[in-house]
Amino acid sequence: MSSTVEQVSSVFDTILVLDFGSQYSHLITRRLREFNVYAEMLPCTQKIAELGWKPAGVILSGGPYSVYAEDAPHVDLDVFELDVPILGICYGMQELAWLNGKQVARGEKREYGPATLNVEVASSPLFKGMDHSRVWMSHGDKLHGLPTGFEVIATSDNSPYCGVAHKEKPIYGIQFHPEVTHSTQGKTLLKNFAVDICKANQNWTMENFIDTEIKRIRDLVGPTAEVIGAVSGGVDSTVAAKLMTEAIGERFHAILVDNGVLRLNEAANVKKTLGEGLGINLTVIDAADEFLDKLKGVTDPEKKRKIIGNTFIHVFEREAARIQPKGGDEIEFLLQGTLYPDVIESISFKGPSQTIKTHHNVGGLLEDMKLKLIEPLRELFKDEVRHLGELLGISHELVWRHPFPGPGIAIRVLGEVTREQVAIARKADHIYIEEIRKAGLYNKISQAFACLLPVKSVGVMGDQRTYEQVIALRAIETTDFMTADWFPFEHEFLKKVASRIVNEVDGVARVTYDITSKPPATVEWE
Ligand SMILES: Nc1ncnc2c1ncn2[C@@H]1O[C@H](COP(=O)(O)OP(=O)(O)OP(=O)(O)O)[C@@H](O)[C@H]1O
Ligand SMILES: O=c1[nH]c(=O)c2[nH+]cn([C@@H]3O[C@H](COP(=O)(O)O)[C@@H](O)[C@H]3O)c2[nH]1
Ligand SMILES: NC(=O)CC[C@H](N)C(=O)O
Ligand SMILES: [Mg+2]
Repeated sequence: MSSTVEQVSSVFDTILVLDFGSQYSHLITRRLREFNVYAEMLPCTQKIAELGWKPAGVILSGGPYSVYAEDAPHVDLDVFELDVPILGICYGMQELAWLNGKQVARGEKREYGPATLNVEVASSPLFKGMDHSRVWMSHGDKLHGLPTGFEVIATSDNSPYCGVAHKEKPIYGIQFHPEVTHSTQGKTLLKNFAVDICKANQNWTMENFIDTEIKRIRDLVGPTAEVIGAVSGGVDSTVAAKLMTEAIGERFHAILVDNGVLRLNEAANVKKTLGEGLGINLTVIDAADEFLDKLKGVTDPEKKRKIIGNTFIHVFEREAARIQPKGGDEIEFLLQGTLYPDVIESISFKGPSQTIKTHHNVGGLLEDMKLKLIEPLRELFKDEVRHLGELLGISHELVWRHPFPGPGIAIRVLGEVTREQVAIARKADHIYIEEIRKAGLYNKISQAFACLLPVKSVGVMGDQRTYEQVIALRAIETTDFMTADWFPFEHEFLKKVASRIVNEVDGVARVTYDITSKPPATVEWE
């Protein structure tokens, strides 16, 4: 990104969270943003000299390592030269202790679960408004003495150094995890740190974000350049496209690729809501034949994903080239709807996790196209994106849509993807979602869809033997799609959906409901 363009972290007071790999690290960032203080998470290995902005305060997260181990990660010591308040949480506090006297070792017993916090120094600004609250512990190591220059400000039954503070500087350490909701006053503590101690402004609101982001996009793109973007009609790409349209109007070209495996009437609906309703300059490309031809005879899930991903790229590049000469100026930028959780995943210092399935959609465009990337949602969590969408005038219904994968119905038709099979799956899915909406359940479910299985089963309809396929219904509840549980429908509801599908969809003789959680299953069947 061009150095003349201000980053979000230079516009909003920012708390820097240095991640030592705790499963809770991203929650610290979330909690701070909940009371409107902007926070960003970076790996604990971040060099402070390369930061490019000055944080209002720094939080050192928890982590699975032991500070005394040979290969344990350590913070860049320049963090102490920033001269801003520092809070160490669990591993983060052990790190502060390690750097100030090395009094950290394995405890006699591990402490996992609730404990009672005894505030020993009630005047400490870290504990303002807090008393003997319940806190959440998750550690095996502990401090065996006071770090040099520190004093005890809180204890718990098992941790005589449950809270410590530097005697002169605003440097604090706590053994428990304030970021998890099990710590009843954890949010108060984080607020005390960020707002009172770091003096961070509570101005992180989506209203303010819109203004700064529109300005940032205009600075980045300049007065004449054109931008293209792949837009699916899903939440993220729609919100990103609307923001681009607010910033540069017709110079943003949205492209929806009808890959032949979209939901019933989807391309027409998106054209209407985004093009006519939201004023987004949208072109719908009908590439159904191209996609379905390439999918002929293919049954392997990963092959399907790769074919669809590559075809997306082809179609998209062709369209970009077609749009290009029109305005005179060359297309310089590509919009992507990357969200903060994707960024967090890619910066994790723990390295990439194993690929369970390929989720790339049109991400592979970049290198060949020589386009510069614009990612206006890069700093946002999904709920922030939804809030932003509503402020931008996108309907509640669209903003709360269930996610829909780029490879679409092709990964919900198990086995070979043909026009006929897609039509069956699509129709069954439409009935299912319609009934979910009628029952007022749509917003209680995180994602629901129908899958068409490549097995036939015997049935009887109107005294006739039938021998047709099976539809599997899936509905899940989740907060982050990393883990999920199946939704407990009333039996009457399932009965109604099953009956409608078998009666109204030719080719289906039986309906089942998928009662597998993730893990061990995944959300999609392929
Ligand atoms: N049919 C399509 N036409 C154009 N672009 C698409 C299409 N399907 C997916 N994409 C691109 O792939 C990206 C990732 O898809 P993804 O499903 O993760 O996000 P989304 O569709 O914007 O939102 P949601 O998570 O609500 O479905 C989209 O943001 C969009 O850029
Ligand atoms: O844009 C996408 N392109 C993909 O290739 C893809 N595969 C799965 N998903 C969605 O990701 C979430 C988790 O799905 P899984 O448990 O099946 O991996 C669920 O929300 C899935 O719908 C995809 N989204
Ligand atoms: N949650 C943590 O940060 C744990 C820190 C360290 N690994 C311990 O066991 O004490
Ligand atoms: Mg989508």
